Amino acid sequence: MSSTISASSELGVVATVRRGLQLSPAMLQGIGWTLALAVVATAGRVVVPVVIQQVTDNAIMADDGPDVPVVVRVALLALAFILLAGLASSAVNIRLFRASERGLAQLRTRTFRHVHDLSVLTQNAERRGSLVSRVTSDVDTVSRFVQFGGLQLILNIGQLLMATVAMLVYSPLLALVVWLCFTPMFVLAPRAQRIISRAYGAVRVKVGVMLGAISESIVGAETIRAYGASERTQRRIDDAVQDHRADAIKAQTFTALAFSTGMAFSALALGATVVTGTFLALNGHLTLGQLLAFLFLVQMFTGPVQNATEMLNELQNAVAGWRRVIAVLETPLEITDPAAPTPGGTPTPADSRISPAGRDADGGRAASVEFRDIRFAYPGGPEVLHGISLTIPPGTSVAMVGETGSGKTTLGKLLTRLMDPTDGQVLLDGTDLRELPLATLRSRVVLVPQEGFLFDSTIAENIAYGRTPHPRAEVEAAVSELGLTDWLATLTDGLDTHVGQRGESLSAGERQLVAIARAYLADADLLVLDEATSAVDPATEGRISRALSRLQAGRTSVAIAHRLSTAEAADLVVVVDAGHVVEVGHHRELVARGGVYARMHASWVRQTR
Ligand SMILES: Nc1ncnc2c1ncn2[C@@H]1O[C@H](COP(=O)(O)OP(=O)(O)OP(=O)(O)O)[C@@H](O)[C@H]1O
Repeated sequence: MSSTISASSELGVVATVRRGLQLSPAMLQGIGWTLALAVVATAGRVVVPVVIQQVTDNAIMADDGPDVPVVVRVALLALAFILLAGLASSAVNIRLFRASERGLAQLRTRTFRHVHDLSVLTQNAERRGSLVSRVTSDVDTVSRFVQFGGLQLILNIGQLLMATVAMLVYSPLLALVVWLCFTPMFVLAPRAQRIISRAYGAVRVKVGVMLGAISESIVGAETIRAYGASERTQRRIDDAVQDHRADAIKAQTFTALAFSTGMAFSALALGATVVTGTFLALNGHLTLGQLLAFLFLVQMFTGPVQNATEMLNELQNAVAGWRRVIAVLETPLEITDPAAPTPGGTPTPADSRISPAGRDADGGRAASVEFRDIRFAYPGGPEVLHGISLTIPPGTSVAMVGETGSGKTTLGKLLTRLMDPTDGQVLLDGTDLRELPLATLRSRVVLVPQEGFLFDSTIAENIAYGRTPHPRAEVEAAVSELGLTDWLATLTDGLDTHVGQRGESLSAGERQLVAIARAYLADADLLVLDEATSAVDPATEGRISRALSRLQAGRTSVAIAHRLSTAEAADLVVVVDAGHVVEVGHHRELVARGGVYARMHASWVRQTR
C-alpha cells in the first residue's frame, strides 16, 4: 500500500546522469556554446607542443643557423593563442557555473515539492533529517561536480582527444605505444568505478543518518535534557559521525589507490615514449622537435588520465547524490488529484465562499459524512480498523471516544485524506474523497490537530495561514466572533505578537486558540478536531471551549475526544473499540444503555467529579 522512499535509485551511472540532466533542463541551456568555447580552450593547450616542435625544427635547428625573428613571431602567435584559450576557459567556467546553479535550483525546488506532496505515511517512514539531506547536501554534491568536475571533465576529454590527434600526426607508432601503456588502466577503470561508486553511495546514506540523528536531537532537546539522556544522545550522534567517517575514509582510500595506479601508468607511458622516441629519432624517423613535442603531448595525455581519478571521485559522489534525489522523485505520490474529478468536486474559489460571519445559520453548507466498510492497516502492520460503517448527517457534532489505540486518530486521518483506506470508502456529501480534487477537499475539510503547528511569525499571520493574501479585517472579525478579543488584549502586541519558533512564546492553550481561529477563518464544511490532551488553566479552558462551540456552529464536526465532557455536549457519540464501532447514539441514550460507553463514563465521573 504506502510507498517508501528507497535509499537510492538503481540506475546505472550513465542513466543516472541522463535522468539527472532531464530533471534539471536548465543545466543544459546554452551547452552548445559552452562546448564550442571548450574546444577553443583545449585547442589552445595543444599550441605549446606544436610551437616547441616548429621552433626547434625550423628555427633553432635551421640548416643556416638559429633564426631569431621566426622564434619571436611563432612565440607571439602562441601567446595570442594561449590568451584566447585562457579567456575561453574562464567563459566556459562562468557559463557552467550559471547553468548548473539554475539547474540545481530547479532540482531542489522539484525535490522539495515532491517531498511535500508525498503521503504522510511515506514521509513518516523516512527520517526527517535524511529527507532534508536529500534536498540539501545530496544536491550539493551534484553541484560540486557540475561546477568544478564538470568543467574539468569537458576540458580533459577535449585535451585527451587533441593530444591523441597531435601524437598521431607526429608518429602513429609512438601514439600506439602510449595508448598500449594505458590500455590495462582503461580496462580496469569501469570495475574500479563500480567499487568507488558503491563506496560513495554508502557515504551519502551515512550523511543522511548523521543529519537525521542530529536534527532529531535538536528537535527533541527538551526531552533529552529532562531525562538526562544527553550522553546517550551524544553517543548516538558520535556513532553516526564515526560511521560516516569510516565509510568516507574507505571511499577516499579507493580513490587514492586509483590515483596512484593512474600515476604509475603515466610514468610507464612517459618512460616508454622516451625510450621508443629516442630510438626512432636516432634512426631518423622523428625529428628532435617532434620528440620534444611528443614528450609534452604525453604529459597532456597523462594529465587528464590522472585527473580522471579525481573527477571519478567527484562524479561518483555526484552520482550517489543524484541517485538519492532521483529515488525521492521516483517515489509515487499516493494522495493525488483524481484523473476525472466528479461534477460536484470543482474547487470553490476562495472569494465566492461565505465568510465565517456570513455562514448560513441553518448549517446549509455543512457536509454529510459516510464511512462505508472501512478497513485500514499501517504499512507492514496488522489491520487496525475492521470494516467500519457510519453515517454522519450534515451539521452534526460527533465525539469519537474509545480506549487509547482503538483507532480514533486513524479514522480522523482517513477523513482528512492524509491517507487512504486499505478497503472501503470515505464519502463527503456522497462523493468518495478520492474523487474530490485535493484543493476542494482541503477547502471543505479542515483538521484542527492537538498541537496546531505555528510558524515563526505573528498571531495574525498564523491565523490567516490557510488563506492568502491574508485579510486583516477578516482575522480581526474571526477573533472577535470567537470571543478572543479580551485574550488578545492581554498580549503586548495583540494580533501582531510574534509567536516564536513553533509558537514557543505562547502557552499550549494559547497555541490552541490560534489553531481554532485559523480553522474558523479557513471556513470549512467539515471540521476534524483532534482534542488536546494537555490540561490548561480554567480561564483558557473556558475560552477554548467557547471558541470551539462557535467554530462548530453550523458545521459538521468530528472530535477525537479525550475528555468525556466533549462527548456529553456532542449530538452523537461514536464509541470505537479495537478497530470497531461498537456504539453510536446520544450521550444520554448510551449511558442509559449500560454498555461500553456507560462504563467509560461512570469511571470518568468517579475520577473527575
Ligand atoms: N503510524 C503508525 N504506524 C503503525 N501503526 C500505527 C500508526 N499510528 C497508529 N498505529 C496503530 O494503529 C492503532 C490505532 O491507533 P490510533 O492512533 O488511531 O488510536 P487512537 O484511538 O487515536 O489512540 P489515542 O487515543 O491514544 O490517540 C494502534 O494500534 C496504533 O498502534
